[in-house]
Amino acid sequence: MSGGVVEIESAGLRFGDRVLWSGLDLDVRPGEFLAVLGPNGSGKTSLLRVLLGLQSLSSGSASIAGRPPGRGNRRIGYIPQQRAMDEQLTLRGTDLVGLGLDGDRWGFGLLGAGRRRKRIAELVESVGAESYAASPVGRLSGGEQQRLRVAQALIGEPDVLLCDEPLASLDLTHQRVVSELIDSRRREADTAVLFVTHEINPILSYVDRVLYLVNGQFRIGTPDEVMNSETLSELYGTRIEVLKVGGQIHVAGAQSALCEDEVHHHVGERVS
Ligand SMILES: Nc1ncnc2c1ncn2[C@@H]1O[C@H](COP(=O)(O)OP(=O)(O)OP(=O)(O)O)[C@@H](O)[C@H]1O
Repeated sequence: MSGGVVEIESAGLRFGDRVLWSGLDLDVRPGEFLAVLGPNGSGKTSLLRVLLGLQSLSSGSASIAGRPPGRGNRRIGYIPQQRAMDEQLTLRGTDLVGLGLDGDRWGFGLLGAGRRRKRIAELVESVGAESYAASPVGRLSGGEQQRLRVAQALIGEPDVLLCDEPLASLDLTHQRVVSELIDSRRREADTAVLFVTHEINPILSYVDRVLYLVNGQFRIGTPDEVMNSETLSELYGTRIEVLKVGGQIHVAGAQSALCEDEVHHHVGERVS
């Protein structure tokens, strides 16, 4: 293994008897855009938690931005899976974005006050949040909060960006704004992106490789290598049809391969 900003070797994660994945080898290069797909409960978020140092591997090893996973690595940006913020939260949007500059250790900014304000304003503008960034975040809509979280993750100029369904709750326009922003960060600064999603289509043109997790199994490859009927049928253990229409990928049959409580993320035209 060499040159990866994320290096995962022979990694396994299990909870009790349940193996989420095992034998995972993955090297993510600087500037690479990796989509992490798979049904509910396949271990996508757990993989990010391992890289954040919040979850230990059951076997194997991982390193990120040159260090073992652990707290306080400012080279990592993280966009968490969306949870609504407390309505009573009076923190303003700009303060939330600024937290991305402070790290979680020192409690004061890494930049002087003027540069700090300017940098926050740039990021707020980049996610189109100028009109509400001065408001208390608890009063904002889910999508507005989400755009501020993206700005917060990017402001520290991370080498690796871990994104957990960052487009959920965004309308189509802002899905595009946010995915283009993430894509330009990795093009301009060689930031590696690990992007957990149920929907590959909004990011398909950016994706270099896909990691697809299902029931303890996985495949890694380019979208064409992974998102085809043969590979997904093998992975799900049943017949899956993958249709490519108008530059989009539609997966049919994955619903019936999953148990009831996993179905809700797979209805309609959704991909995983
Ligand atoms: N600390 C833990 N102890 C026991 N089980 C856990 C723990 N953390 C996660 N799990 C289980 O591992 C499985 C994978 O969870 P994870 O959140 O990684 O899935 P996911 O692929 O991100 O799913 P979703 O698409 O629903 O977000 C789930 O069944 C979850 O309940």
